[in-house]
Amino acid sequence: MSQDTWRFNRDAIKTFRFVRCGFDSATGVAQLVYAFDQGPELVETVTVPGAPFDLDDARLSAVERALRLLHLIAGVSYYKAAVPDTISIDGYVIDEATAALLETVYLNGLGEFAYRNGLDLHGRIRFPHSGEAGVAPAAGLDGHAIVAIGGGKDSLVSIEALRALDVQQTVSWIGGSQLIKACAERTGLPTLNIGRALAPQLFEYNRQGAWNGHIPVTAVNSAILVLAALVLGHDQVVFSNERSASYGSQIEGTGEVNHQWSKGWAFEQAFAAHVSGRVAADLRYYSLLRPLSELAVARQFTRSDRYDAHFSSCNRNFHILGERPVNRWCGVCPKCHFVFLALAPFMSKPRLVGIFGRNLLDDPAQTAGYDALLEYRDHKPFECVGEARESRAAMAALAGRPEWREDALVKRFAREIQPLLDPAELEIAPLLVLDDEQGIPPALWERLRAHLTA
Ligand SMILES: CC(=O)N[C@H]1[C@@H](OP(=O)(O)OP(=O)(O)OC[C@H]2O[C@@H](n3ccc(=O)[nH]c3=O)[C@H](O)[C@@H]2O)O[C@H](CO)[C@@H](O)[C@@H]1O[C@H](C)C(=O)N[C@@H](C)C(=O)N[C@@H](CCC(=O)O)C(=O)O
Ligand SMILES: Nc1ncnc2c1ncn2[C@@H]1O[C@H](COP(=O)(O)OP(=O)(O)OP(=O)(O)O)[C@@H](O)[C@H]1O
Repeated sequence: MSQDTWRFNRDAIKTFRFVRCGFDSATGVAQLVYAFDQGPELVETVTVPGAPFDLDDARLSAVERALRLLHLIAGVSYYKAAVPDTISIDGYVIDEATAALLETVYLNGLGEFAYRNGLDLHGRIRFPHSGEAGVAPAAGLDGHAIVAIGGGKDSLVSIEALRALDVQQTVSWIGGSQLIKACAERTGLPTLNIGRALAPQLFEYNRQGAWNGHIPVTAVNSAILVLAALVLGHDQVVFSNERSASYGSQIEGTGEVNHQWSKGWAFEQAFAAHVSGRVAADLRYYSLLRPLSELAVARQFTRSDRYDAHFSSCNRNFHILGERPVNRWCGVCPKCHFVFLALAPFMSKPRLVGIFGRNLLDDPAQTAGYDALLEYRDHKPFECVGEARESRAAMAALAGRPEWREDALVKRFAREIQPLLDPAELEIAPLLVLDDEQGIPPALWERLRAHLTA
């Protein structure tokens, strides 16, 4: 069958192919090429601004290794459309450790996708491999951080912490979000906006019945920023993934499903080890907020009002296709619910209501949303929200405050839910303690700890 007559039919597809990848240092454009069976090439592009880039041999080799890693990880967007039995890599070979990393990322990163579609991907995702890759040499990188910014509170907390600690940083984001751009500009720091265009056929395949659902987008963004760091010659890629991201939703009969798996500690450890071991020995990948819970991040965010009129954690702002909310906070999604609740114990009520434009905790229409956050008659939503114990502790704190306790949802919590809970588990203070399970360079961690506890 020729490419002209090939039609997407998810059940007939046998093989997902990694066709080839390339990076043009004259234009800064990376091409990531995939295909199903003998179907048309699916070409995703990633554009690093600032070309042309003059790369010496050591950097060029490291860029090539990072490019392949990105090609392999970003393939998850297309693989998921048909989840065929066979994966093939046409243009290069990978070793067993790389295959194992990819199988972990695809299996766990597609956990929510599989659960929602009723698919079992265990034992089904196998990357072909042969030989053993050597340890990567250093690429001669300079001491400078590429810091991911997502438009929400977390990355702004990291950026301000790094500023306070005099770490040289470039605030970096992927895609065309005007909201992220406004936050990045508000930092007053150097910025880097990386272009990313998914292969257009993916949206057509979605219309034709492709499997669809969540993908581990933080893994893709991480691999993009690793490539960018090497192209620009910088030695750190910094994310802002908090401790709470490692905990998923407990689903009865299924177990744990983590929407934000690629924000979790398991991904960070595996990816960071791969980057420094197999891509460039002098490149570090870590999350600056790993020692913090969502509540600890929220408290830290309230210490400055610099971004109050600019930031938003509401994911409805970040669709590639379709509508975005008129206001930065839609007020009805799990992220709006959670962020309002997490900030409330640490921020004055007028300031918080001013940011959101309304008081979500005095709106009975949001009852079901808050019940899910509290894991009361529902599971934690598939979103980037804190653990149920954090939501309960925040709600309990508000129930003891005169300015909040008469609000409809706080009042209901105190009346109906709080009596069912162990008071010892409703303390906020233990949830604010910094954790030692993190991958921050040790010298920086010492200074960060002092900054956060000052
Ligand atoms: C903005 C958003 O939340 N999108 C999720 C939504 O997608 P939707 O169809 O409503 O809109 P688009 O984002 O425009 O996507 C269009 C189609 O393209 C597919 N796609 C997109 C990006 C990509 O890298 N690969 C893709 O294949 C997508 O599947 C659509 O078919 O629902 C989707 C299905 O559940 C989600 O996959 C979309 O999530 C985006 C990939 C996304 O960027 N989401 C982040 C805001 C997000 O969820 N971040 C997590 C981080 C955790 C993690 O790393 O997994 C978080 O905040 O919890
Ligand atoms: N478009 C993007 N480009 C680069 N990095 C991103 C992008 N979107 C999110 N990130 C990064 O991914 C990580 C997880 O995103 P997340 O949305 O949780 O963080 P945030 O936007 O900083 O804060 P919040 O949790 O309040 O939304 C953060 O490190 C964030 O900087």
